[in-house]
Amino acid sequence: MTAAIESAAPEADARAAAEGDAGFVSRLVRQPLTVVCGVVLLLIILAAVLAPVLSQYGPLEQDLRNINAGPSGDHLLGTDQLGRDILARMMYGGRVTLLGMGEAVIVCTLIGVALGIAAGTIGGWVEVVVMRGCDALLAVPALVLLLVVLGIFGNNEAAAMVTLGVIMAPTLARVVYSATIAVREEPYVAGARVAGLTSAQIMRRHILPAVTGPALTLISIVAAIACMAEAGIGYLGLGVLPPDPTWGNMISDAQQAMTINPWMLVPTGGIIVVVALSLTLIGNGIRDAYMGRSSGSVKAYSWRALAPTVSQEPDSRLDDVEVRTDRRNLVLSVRRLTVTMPRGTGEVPIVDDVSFDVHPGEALGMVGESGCGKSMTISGVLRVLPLGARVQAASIMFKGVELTSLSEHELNAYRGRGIGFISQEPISSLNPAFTVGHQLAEAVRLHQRVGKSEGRRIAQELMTRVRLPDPEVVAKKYPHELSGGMAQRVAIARALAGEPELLIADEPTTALDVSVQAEILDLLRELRERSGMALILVTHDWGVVAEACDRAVVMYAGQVVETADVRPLIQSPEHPYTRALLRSSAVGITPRQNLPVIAGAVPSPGSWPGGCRFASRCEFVQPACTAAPIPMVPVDVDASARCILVALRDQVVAK
Ligand SMILES: Nc1ncnc2c1ncn2[C@@H]1O[C@H](COP(=O)(O)OP(=O)(O)OP(=O)(O)O)[C@@H](O)[C@H]1O
Repeated sequence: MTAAIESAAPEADARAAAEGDAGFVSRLVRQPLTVVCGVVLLLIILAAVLAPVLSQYGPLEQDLRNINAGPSGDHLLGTDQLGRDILARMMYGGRVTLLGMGEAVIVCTLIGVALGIAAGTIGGWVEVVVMRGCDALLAVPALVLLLVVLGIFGNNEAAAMVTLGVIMAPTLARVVYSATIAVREEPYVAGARVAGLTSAQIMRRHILPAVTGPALTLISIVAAIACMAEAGIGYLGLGVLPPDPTWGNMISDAQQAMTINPWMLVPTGGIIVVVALSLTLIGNGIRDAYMGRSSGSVKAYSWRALAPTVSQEPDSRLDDVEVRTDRRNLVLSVRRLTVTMPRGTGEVPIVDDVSFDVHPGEALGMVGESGCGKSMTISGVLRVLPLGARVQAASIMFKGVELTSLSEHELNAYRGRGIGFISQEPISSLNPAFTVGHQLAEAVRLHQRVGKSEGRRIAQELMTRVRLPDPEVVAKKYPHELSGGMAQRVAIARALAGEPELLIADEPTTALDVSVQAEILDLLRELRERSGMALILVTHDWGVVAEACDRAVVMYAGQVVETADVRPLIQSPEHPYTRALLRSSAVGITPRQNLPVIAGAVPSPGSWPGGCRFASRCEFVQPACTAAPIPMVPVDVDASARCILVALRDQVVAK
């Protein structure tokens, strides 16, 4: 079994790794600045390596008729005070400087990567010893150590650059260590372990790819520092001694001749600036490519465009019914909310023209299959979307305040304080580095502007309110020490810290077992009854809707397809999707009864059909269903459905 998994996994992983590498390299080469810097650097390295072949003059060769001369046809970059060709000396001198850089980079990479990965993967005492050792080495003054080494080894440049590599290694080790621990706890790494992959395979396929980007970025910066350090050593008259050239001792020569031949400083100083700058920009390019950005990609987003943006629809007039409804008395009123995400050269809508209301004290269920856009609707309201997302709405009104017209900073005053949020994975929303008590007290102090001891007292009160046993003991625990149910109670307590008037819970019970689910729903009901707060419950579970909600909004393929009070909705659903969804749920079935599934799948964003989006899965589909978009049709006061059958039936009844 393990063998089968192993033999299948390498193929898939190799393909993924190859695709990942191809993506990284193609993103890198699509950055014009990085490419230019790479080419410049390559030309400089080639010129240095091929100096004996390419250079017209030797590094020590003198032209005594041309002393301190400027650039000319014979000497492209002029000559120095002894009539030596500056270009030739730079080419030969580059060999020393670039070799020194190479030595420092190789030593730094070998030590830094090995230590970082060892500390990150082995853990335990190895982690402690390595990281404390790195801290100690970082405290050593690098320049003093270099001078000591040069003194001991008699101006041995190689020894100095190897020492520099050792001095820089702890910084790289820290970066590699951080990247390693970030992936070692990822579920896919645990999954690979369970699938029987060896530590070496996990290292090669999962750890190294995660570490490569950050490590390469830092290595290019180490190379830039090494270049400047080598030049500094040469400038101080240490390392390789004149008359042999290095870029550093050439700057020293240029400085001495500055009053007679100021030009000399330009090429000698310039080459170090060019190399150091190129390496730094290449480092930036590697970082961007690693993070999935490429300035030359089909669509380049500016930082401004990458942040979620919100705007009111150009035509934000509300229809008559909406104008007549006094929306300012509602807790939340959303009209024509659309959320788009960038894809390729354009954008795809993932939430489309969604409208709903939440009345004071009401519990609204938002229900639908996975991928229907429930979470994105909530994220659009709260404006906490992935980079590049765009939100457009006629109106998002919270207690009479138009949220679409608020800046990001102004909206922050409502996040947490007016509107609380709890997620499906409470543990991931808690910081693993701080105790539960600390995080709760921090939320209380942030939202209620109280002092430290008052914050701690209110935090204890909140823990009691959410029925956490032994609040004082729980307060001292770290998130990973909590069970799923306890973590969800802590997340609820934290959401209550801002005394919200609306609590949004995104699948709060999905990850919990049935008995804990019931306890959490019971807790939410009690909290709501006590404080009068409204609740939006995002779920795919009709049992949760039936038990905890007053009204429900059914979503399908980014749209609201039906909305009504829960009781009539469950007893006599109007939309065929609601009916099918209810039939496929466990609500009201008898034991051993088979649950019918809805054939087909939810169409994904970008491939929504023009007419009814449920048509391909609907047992009542008619030609008219696919002809044009279907509007929401009122079914009753406060109930409507997006189905042509409802409209047709109403017409028949009217006749
Ligand atoms: N970061 C993202 N970039 C692009 N598309 C996304 C992103 N996140 C979600 N989507 C897409 O948006 C659509 C709606 O996702 P959403 O998470 O809102 O669905 P959902 O109804 O909440 O489902 P679930 O219950 O599984 O969370 C899905 O098709 C999903 O693939």
